[in-house]
Amino acid sequence: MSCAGDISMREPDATPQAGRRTRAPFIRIEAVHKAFAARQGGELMVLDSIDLDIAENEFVSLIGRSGCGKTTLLNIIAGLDAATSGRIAIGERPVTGPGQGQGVVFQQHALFPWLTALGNVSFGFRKAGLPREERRERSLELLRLVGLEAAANKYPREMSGGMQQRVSIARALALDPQILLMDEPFGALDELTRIELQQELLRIWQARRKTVVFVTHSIDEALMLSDRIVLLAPNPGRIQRIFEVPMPRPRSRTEPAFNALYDEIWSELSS
Ligand SMILES: Nc1ncnc2c1ncn2[C@@H]1O[C@H](COP(=O)(O)OP(=O)(O)OP(=O)(O)O)[C@@H](O)[C@H]1O
Repeated sequence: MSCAGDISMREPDATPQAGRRTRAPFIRIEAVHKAFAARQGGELMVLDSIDLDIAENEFVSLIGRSGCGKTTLLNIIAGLDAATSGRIAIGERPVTGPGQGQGVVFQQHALFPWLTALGNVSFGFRKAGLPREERRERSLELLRLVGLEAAANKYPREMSGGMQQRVSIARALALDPQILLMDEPFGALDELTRIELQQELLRIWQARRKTVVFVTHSIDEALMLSDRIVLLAPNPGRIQRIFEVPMPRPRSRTEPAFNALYDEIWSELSS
């Protein structure tokens, strides 16, 4: 099992607290609006003028009150939903659907119950047409990466929530996506498992150099993981403020800088 000590320091970015960055953008979100048809007629404006650049290998968290549009924005980046107007590009390519280098992990593990851990991870490889033996080898390697090699033949019902979420992460990594989009992936887990999986994720992020967009309700989790924290305000969802997290990793919850930033985000969130 990994430990937080595996995580080396990364240079903090001294960029202003804005959606634009000095590093070359990898995910570019420009003037994104999203409206849904409201049940009582008319439209419900959910996202309003979202502008955000995310750099390659950056770890960005989205936080904000329930209903402020975090999942909607993540789904649009994933290509699972379309913006009403505006543009999203990954590299130079506009996002027109899933499968452009985005791997998605949801809160509910959404594993196939009739497949083992190995079967769930190798599913993506099967779709990509890899030969059987190579599928098996690569899937086992990913299960090893998430510390679950010994559970390769277990079915989801035989695994704890934390184990299932590890399989979900391994499955999302199967096609080696450049971007990992995670929607409250640890929200349903107990505190200890959650902390353990945060450390796992940081290790994987470090080892595999992914760009991560991570939705969470937890300021603590966002502070432990992220390079930047994007706070969305509701009705309609818009960027209220972006916080740089300059502390080197591994971070400690007892650091004064951690607690000062926690208080600042909390006060902004509750204002
Ligand atoms: N398919 C849909 N049709 C209509 N309204 C929707 C649809 N999906 C989301 N909404 C509405 O859009 C708003 C934003 O929802 P979204 O799930 O993105 O928020 P969120 O910030 O992720 O919330 P939570 O923190 O509770 O998960 C909510 O008011 C929600 O009811």
